[in-house]
Amino acid sequence: MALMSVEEALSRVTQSVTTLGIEEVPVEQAAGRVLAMDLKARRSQPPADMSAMDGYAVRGSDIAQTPATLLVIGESAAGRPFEGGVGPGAAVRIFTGAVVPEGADTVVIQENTTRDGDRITTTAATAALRNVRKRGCDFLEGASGLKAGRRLTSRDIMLAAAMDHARLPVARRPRIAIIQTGDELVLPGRGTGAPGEIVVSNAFGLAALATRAGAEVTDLGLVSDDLAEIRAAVARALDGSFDLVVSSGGASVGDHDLMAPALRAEGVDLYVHKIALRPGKPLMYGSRGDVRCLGLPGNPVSSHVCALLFLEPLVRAMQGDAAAIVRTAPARLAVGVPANDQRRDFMRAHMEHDPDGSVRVTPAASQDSAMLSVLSAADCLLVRPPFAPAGEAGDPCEIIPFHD
Ligand SMILES: Nc1nc2c(c(=O)[nH]1)N[C@H]1C(S)=C(S)[C@@H](COP(=O)(O)OP(=O)(O)OC[C@H]3O[C@@H](n4cnc5c(N)ncnc54)[C@H](O)[C@@H]3O)O[C@H]1N2
Ligand code: MOO
Repeated sequence: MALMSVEEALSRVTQSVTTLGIEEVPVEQAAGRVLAMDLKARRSQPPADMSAMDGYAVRGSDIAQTPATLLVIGESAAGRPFEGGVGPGAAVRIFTGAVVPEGADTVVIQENTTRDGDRITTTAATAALRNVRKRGCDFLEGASGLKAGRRLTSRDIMLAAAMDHARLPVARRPRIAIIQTGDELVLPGRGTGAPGEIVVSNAFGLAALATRAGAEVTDLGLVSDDLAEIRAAVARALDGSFDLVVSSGGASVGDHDLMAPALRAEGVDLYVHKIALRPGKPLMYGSRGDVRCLGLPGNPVSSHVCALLFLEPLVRAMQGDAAAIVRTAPARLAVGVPANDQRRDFMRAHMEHDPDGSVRVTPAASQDSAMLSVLSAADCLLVRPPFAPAGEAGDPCEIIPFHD
């Protein structure tokens, strides 16, 4: 059976996505969420011309010569502006963050003055207009500060707060259900040590990735390799409580690989299945109504690599995240690699940073899709396109760095 290209699979997944609703959250809870509407500044920052230093507000033309002696007529502190104006020959004592009084346009730092009673004398030259932050130099009222589709950083929420937004419109978090299938599976700490037992790991990685991408994750637990049981679990996951159902295991062609038949029997239209991808050939994806279903292979490394390539971008796209695609970065091979076959290969690898800023990458000796020790030790994936010829040390290549 012909395998679907990774690009085609990603395009079908992306095209299937519709964004979820909008909700408002307090600005202090908005970091990591995706902004759902453009955010305009509700006031100008700074709201008036402000002093950037502690010193004296003066008229620049009065201090063109050094020394210059001026009369101190009042004080302007942060939050307590001087009410009057500054005429020729006058100065106002001013502090950082205070409004520069009418008439003044320059602040002389106090280190460049001597004071005698209510008179100051400048001791060094200060260029006119120095040490004043002009009204609106950061942003003006009505300016579009943050665009819809932006995943809000810790820095963005500072800007949003400064623009006077106490609550922000963000995309609703996708609700995700995880189902793990396999008669052999036991939870960590719950096994008997029988030879066929495997301690589950997949859901932990999937939940961590999906949560990081903004999802609310519910683990629906372990399901045995029985069509009726898998169908019941799928039906429960499709009951309207979730936006996306993620399954792990039972994706391949063996007698006990029942995920595709179960999904289809529950009315899911699978329009992606069997990809030219390593690891992750049996990956499947489809939908029933508004609910999306992503069927991942059971092999732990396959499950995780597929989640990096498909689940994380999907969760981001469902929130309208403008940067939802997986980005590769350029690197160079540190060692030779063999020619590739028809499957796009995502090899577990380790990167080293050269002093010139370039990155050299070495694939792990074992690429077994069951080996979590190798996955955990890796810090990136080396991407090998379908039918890539053998590569030599120094050849350019593409990598996907891990972000945790
Ligand atoms: N004849 C063929 N056999 C296989 C093919 C094929 O094309 N023809 N594809 C292989 C590929 S590629 C993959 S990947 C696997 C995927 O198989 P399944 O999705 O059916 O995975 P399972 O059989 O359920 O499990 C595989 C492996 O992973 C362990 N596992 C399963 N779930 C978990 C979990 N939640 N946590 C940790 N480990 C898990 C399971 O015990 C098995 O050892 O199929 C190949 N076969
Ligand atoms: O594609 Mo499977 O994921 O090679 O092990």
